[in-house]
Amino acid sequence: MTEQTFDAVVIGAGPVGENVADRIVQGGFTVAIVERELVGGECSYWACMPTKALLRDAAALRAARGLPGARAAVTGELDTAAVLARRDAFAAHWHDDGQVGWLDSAGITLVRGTGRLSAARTVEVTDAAGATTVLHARHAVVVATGTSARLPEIPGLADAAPWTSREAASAQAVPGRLAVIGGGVVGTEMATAYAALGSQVTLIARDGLLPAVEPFARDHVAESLKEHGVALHLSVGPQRVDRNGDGTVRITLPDGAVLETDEVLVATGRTPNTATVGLDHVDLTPGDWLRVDDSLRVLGADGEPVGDGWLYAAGDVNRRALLTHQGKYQARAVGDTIVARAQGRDVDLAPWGRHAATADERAVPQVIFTDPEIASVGHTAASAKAAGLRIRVVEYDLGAVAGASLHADGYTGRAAMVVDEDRKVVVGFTAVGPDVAELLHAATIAVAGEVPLDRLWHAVPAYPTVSEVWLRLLETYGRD
Ligand SMILES: Cc1cc2nc3c(=O)[nH]c(=O)nc-3n(C[C@H](O)[C@H](O)[C@H](O)COP(=O)(O)OP(=O)(O)OC[C@H]3O[C@@H](n4cnc5c(N)ncnc54)[C@H](O)[C@@H]3O)c2cc1C
Ligand SMILES: NC(=O)c1ccc[n+]([C@@H]2O[C@H](COP(=O)([O-])OP(=O)(O)OC[C@H]3O[C@@H](n4cnc5c(N)ncnc54)[C@H](O)[C@@H]3O)[C@@H](O)[C@H]2O)c1
Repeated sequence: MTEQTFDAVVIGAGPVGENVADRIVQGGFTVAIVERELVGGECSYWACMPTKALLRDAAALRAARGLPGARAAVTGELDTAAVLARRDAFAAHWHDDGQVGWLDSAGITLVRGTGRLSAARTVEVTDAAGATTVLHARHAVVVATGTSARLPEIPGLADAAPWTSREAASAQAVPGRLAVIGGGVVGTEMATAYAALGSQVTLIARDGLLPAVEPFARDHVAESLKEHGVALHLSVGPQRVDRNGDGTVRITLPDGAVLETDEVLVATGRTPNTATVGLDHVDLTPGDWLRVDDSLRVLGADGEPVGDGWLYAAGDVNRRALLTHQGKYQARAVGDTIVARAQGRDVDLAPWGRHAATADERAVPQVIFTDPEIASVGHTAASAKAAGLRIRVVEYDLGAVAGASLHADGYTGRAAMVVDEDRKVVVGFTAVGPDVAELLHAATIAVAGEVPLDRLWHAVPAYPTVSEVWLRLLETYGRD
């Protein structure tokens, strides 16, 4: 057993842990980061990057087919092998040398193995050979261990060798038939990807498609999935799942109907990676999500920071927003907070303050890379009402915007802006349509900046771009 002391110890070298460590080193302190699998985490190898690589070629093909001249030049079908090979490259062939090189260059010490809290400010790391290293932290320990796919308790499912998002992201062959259980972000994106790659896809969504997005956006995606040949079973959940001796999978629905498929992907949400992280040492329950205060310190059962506030949690594991960019935003806040506290400086936790992760509550952007894409930030109409805001929602047909009709023939889409009527600022924006992803950051700036509507009239969208929808939304809202 070896023992080492650092200013801070980070458990989990996903995108969030890496960024926490970087901020602390940038602040002049030493950090050890502990990783049990690949440096770079879920996002790099089994989530964001490989799944977007799986979707990208089909999106480019769709874009070409939306224009008559380009369509004439596209004579073949998708080259599946080339798509999978490009995806492999984006997953760095599941090797983390590049990311390890970055840790080295950033001055962060990597300790490979599984990290577990073993006492206050102490992390015990056990490597693959069973050797242990004890890491002491002078100031803080940060849990950034992320999440894993959650398997629902459907009889037979666990024994049917289901795919999770990991297998969907890293598959080396496209199944002839794929059933997807779950109509959330993973379910709809992977149904889109595999339908485009040639699978016959069935999607079973007990709670409907994308329940958290604006209904008009969800309807566009549902229509498009159907047009791409995806069979939708909405408002039903599987009763049981069995894999036969010949390898095929049988999914029994509540009405007794049986679906036969080659693979079944379970995309029913995430579970926090906290089962073996030593939460019992801080009187918390292993396997639970970590509740945090405004400075992302882990809260005990009594609602107070654990110990004297040495334990932090950032990224997926605190459940604030399960998105890479949002976790990295938290990482910057928490890294700077740890540095400020270690230097005896005040932390600024006022809304939008230097050390606050205010955007987690008010301005979370997300792109769902279905065909068409959904881009959203801040509130939907429903979430704004649930938050007690007095709102007015204006919508506009994206296809009627000059830039959109130029972008592709037959462009269809829609956008909505949610206005807080008491403050006259935009608190939410959603767009659905081909290539709307790149529209999103303007909306994020408007929402995070709380730009008054009066001033937004002076933010003139260039002609002829799809962004002109902003002007149309303002005109639809009206001006005194
Ligand atoms: C299919 C899919 C697609 C997605 N696409 C997007 C997208 O397009 N855009 C987006 O913003 N988000 C996307 N997400 C979400 C994104 O992947 C997560 O929000 C992000 O990975 C969270 O980062 P993290 O660092 O908190 O956790 P992770 O990336 O999960 O990293 C945690 C790390 O901690 C390690 N670890 C866990 N426990 C221990 C331990 N005890 N000791 C040592 N190491 C440990 C793990 O091995 C892992 O490397 C997607 C998710 C999925 C499932
Ligand atoms: N483009 C992106 O930003 C992106 C892409 C993929 C994933 N992610 C993130 O990853 C996280 C996980 O995604 P996800 O799709 O796994 O979770 P999710 O929470 O988005 O969706 C899970 C879905 O499964 C359904 N479900 C739950 N239990 C079920 C059951 N027993 N039977 C049938 N359906 C059931 C739920 O109703 C829900 O619609 C999300 O928070 C998302 O933000 C982001």
